[in-house]
Amino acid sequence: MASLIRRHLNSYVPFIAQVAVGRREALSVFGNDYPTPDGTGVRDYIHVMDLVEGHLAAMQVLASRRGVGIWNLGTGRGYSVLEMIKAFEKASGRPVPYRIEPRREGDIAECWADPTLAREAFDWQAQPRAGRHAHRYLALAAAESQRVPGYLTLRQPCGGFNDSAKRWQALR
Ligand SMILES: O=c1ccn([C@@H]2O[C@H](COP(=O)(O)OP(=O)(O)O[C@H]3O[C@H](CO)[C@H](O)[C@H](O)[C@H]3O)[C@@H](O)[C@H]2O)c(=O)[nH]1
Repeated sequence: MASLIRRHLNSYVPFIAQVAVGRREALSVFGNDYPTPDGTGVRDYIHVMDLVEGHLAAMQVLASRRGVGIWNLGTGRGYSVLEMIKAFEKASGRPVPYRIEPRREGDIAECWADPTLAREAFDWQAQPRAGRHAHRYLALAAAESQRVPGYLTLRQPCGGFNDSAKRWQALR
């Protein structure tokens, strides 16, 4: 039986979106003294839809092969924390407040995935686009901000990206 075991890496992007739409007051940036271009940590931020497509491509290939393998689903390009924050500021047209805080224990300066094996095995490739993350996650955070705990306040069902983006614009 083909099985896929996944371990996800970072989870910071939704927090940036939540600050950008006003659901959280400010971001904490853990360290600005790393040996990176702007001093903040660099990570490989893959778009969720690229990740979905990567999983589907992997499952199709794994269905007809035996053995075990490890493949990185990443873009192969790192963005710094400040680059991601700037992408969200550009997408939202508003400042995203942040506080520089001490380094988080255990964090490394930079890491990104080498997706070469996945490209070869599954004929799959992700696109490194900070702006694409920003628009998509802003829309999701905006839709979320229309909820109150346990009660969905939307008068109509959530639609696609354009719908959410319009609702978010209306909230501003
Ligand atoms: O509030 C935050 C959260 C994160 N970051 C920074 O944002 C980047 C991404 O942080 P994530 O926690 O989203 O991702 P990491 O890749 O650093 O860490 C993840 O992968 C690690 C192993 O690679 C561990 O599993 C860890 O628990 C998991 O969160 C890092 O530079 C981190 O310092 C901040 O500045 N502020």
